[in-house]
Amino acid sequence: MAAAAAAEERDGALSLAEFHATRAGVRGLVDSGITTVPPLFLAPPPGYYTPSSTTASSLATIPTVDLSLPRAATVALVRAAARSHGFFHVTNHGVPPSTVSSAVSAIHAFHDHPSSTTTRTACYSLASVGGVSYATIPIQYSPQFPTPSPVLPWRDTLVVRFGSGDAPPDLARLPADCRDALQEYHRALVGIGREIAGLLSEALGVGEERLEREMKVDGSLMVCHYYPPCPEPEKVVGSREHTDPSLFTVLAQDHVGGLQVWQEEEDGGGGEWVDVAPVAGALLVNIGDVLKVVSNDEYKSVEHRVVLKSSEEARVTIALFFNPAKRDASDLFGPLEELVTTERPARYRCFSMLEFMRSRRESGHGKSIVDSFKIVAD
Ligand SMILES: O=C(O)CCC(=O)C(=O)O
Ligand SMILES: [Fe+2]
Repeated sequence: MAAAAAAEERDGALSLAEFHATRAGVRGLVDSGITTVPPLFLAPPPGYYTPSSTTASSLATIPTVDLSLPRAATVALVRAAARSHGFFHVTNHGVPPSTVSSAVSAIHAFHDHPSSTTTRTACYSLASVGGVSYATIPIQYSPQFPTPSPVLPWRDTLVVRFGSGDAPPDLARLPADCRDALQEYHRALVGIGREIAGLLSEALGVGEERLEREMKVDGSLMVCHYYPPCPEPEKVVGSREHTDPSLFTVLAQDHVGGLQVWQEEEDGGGGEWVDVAPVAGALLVNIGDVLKVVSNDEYKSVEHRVVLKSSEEARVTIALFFNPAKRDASDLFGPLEELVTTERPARYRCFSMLEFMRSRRESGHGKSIVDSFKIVAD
């Protein structure tokens, strides 16, 4: 009887294939007037995968780095923030506020204007075509969770690969309404990314150019997330808990909030999810797994996730991932030799980006996999 009821419920529910076939994303579901969350999006109760509920009890104290300070002061702030929190806000970064707000507004408009529905449906594709994909990307779990739940995040994502070096961007597939604003934003962010890479390098004590020389820092992967308003926000996942695989990531966000970071207790005995409050005009930088390794654990790559905060307002964020451009099998990365001493031996073995991304895919794109490259026990 119970099995029959379960089967009936399953048949009545939207399957993943049916959901993708609508080509309308989560925004389309919301437009269809749903008042409850479909099973594909239902997160298990707190404690099933993670030790904590979606509601954070406190606000994270994210350090701020003011780029208009004298260089030595900025470097000191970057060093302290990258070591203690792995996240920092950057202010006085020189990117015009209108460049950031136009890009964020373009993503809002792409989803919110009734007239954009046809464009979104036409773009909908999990696979990248001409450097662009747009879809609700299923959550990738590791094989150790045989019945992953939820299957889908409450989120529609536009991914743009801008091309790097001499490869010209092929952006014909980019929605026309977003094209100029996103290109302009990307141009500005590549500049600020170069500056941040220099600061992070200098803050390791290896000179401003070292990271660039070692790996060529590339900021061509842009990921624009749209988190629609949700009728039952506490039941869904915006972005599952993860660390970024990048060297570092620069995030622009609107005022809604929903990003949380995992803050470990001082004694290492546990931790809690804490909210990251958006700071108007600031860009948020976080260290990724590759830089954690290259820094020989001087810098932290911190776990973060997104919860839904509103049943009224949609949230938009734009993440630009800065990665090593050197991605051949023969390009190996490990702790920089200047950071390896007798007192502080290399904590990781070397690996190529291909090997790193393969491990990450196999482990389900979530938790940091850098431990599998570790050669020194904590
Ligand atoms: O949307 C956000 O606030 C964070 C997104 C994120 O963590 C990511 O894309 O890696
Ligand atoms: Fe992230």
